[in-house]
Amino acid sequence: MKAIPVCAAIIRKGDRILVAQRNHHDELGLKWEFPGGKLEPNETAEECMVRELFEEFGIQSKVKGFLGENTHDYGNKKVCLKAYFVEHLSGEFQIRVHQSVKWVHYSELKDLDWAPADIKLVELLLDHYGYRS
Ligand SMILES: Nc1nc2c([nH]c(=O)n2[C@H]2C[C@H](O)[C@@H](COP(=O)(O)OP(=O)(O)OP(=O)(O)O)O2)c(=O)[nH]1
Repeated sequence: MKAIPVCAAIIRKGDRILVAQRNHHDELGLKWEFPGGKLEPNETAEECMVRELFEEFGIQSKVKGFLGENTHDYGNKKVCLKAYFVEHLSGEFQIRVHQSVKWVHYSELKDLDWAPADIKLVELLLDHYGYRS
C-alpha cells in the first residue's frame, strides 16, 4: 500500500505548541493532531502547509524548516506524516474545521490523545528541543 503524504505544522509560541483536535465527524474524530492535510498533486510541501493553514485557520504562514516524518499504517490506509516548523505571520486564528485548538506546553504534549501517526513525531519534537520529561 502506498503511503499518502500529509503535511503537519509545528507552530510554536514560547514554550507552547499549537495542537488541534480533529472534528468529531471526521476519521480519527477527537484525536489531537498537528494542523495540516494531504499534499495535492503538483504542490510542494511548503505550498501545502501554507494552503492548509489558511483553509483551517485563516492565517498567513511561512515554512521555516523540517522536523522529520513518520509513516503509519492505519490498516485501511497508510499515511506518511511530514512535520514542518511553521511561523505564523499574520491573521487571527479562526477555528474553521477542528473541534478545538490549544497551545500546549512541551511538558504536557505527551499527555494528549494523539492520532497514532503523531506519537513518534511528538517524541522527535521533544528530542529536537532537548526536552526530557
Ligand atoms: N493534518 C493531519 N493529519 C493527520 C495527522 N496525523 C494523522 O494521522 N493524520 C491523518 C488523518 C488523515 O487520514 C490524514 C490527513 O487528512 P485530512 O482529512 O486531515 O486532510 P485533508 O483536509 O487534506 O483531507 P480531505 O478531507 O480533503 O480528504 O492524515 C496530523 O497530525 N495532521
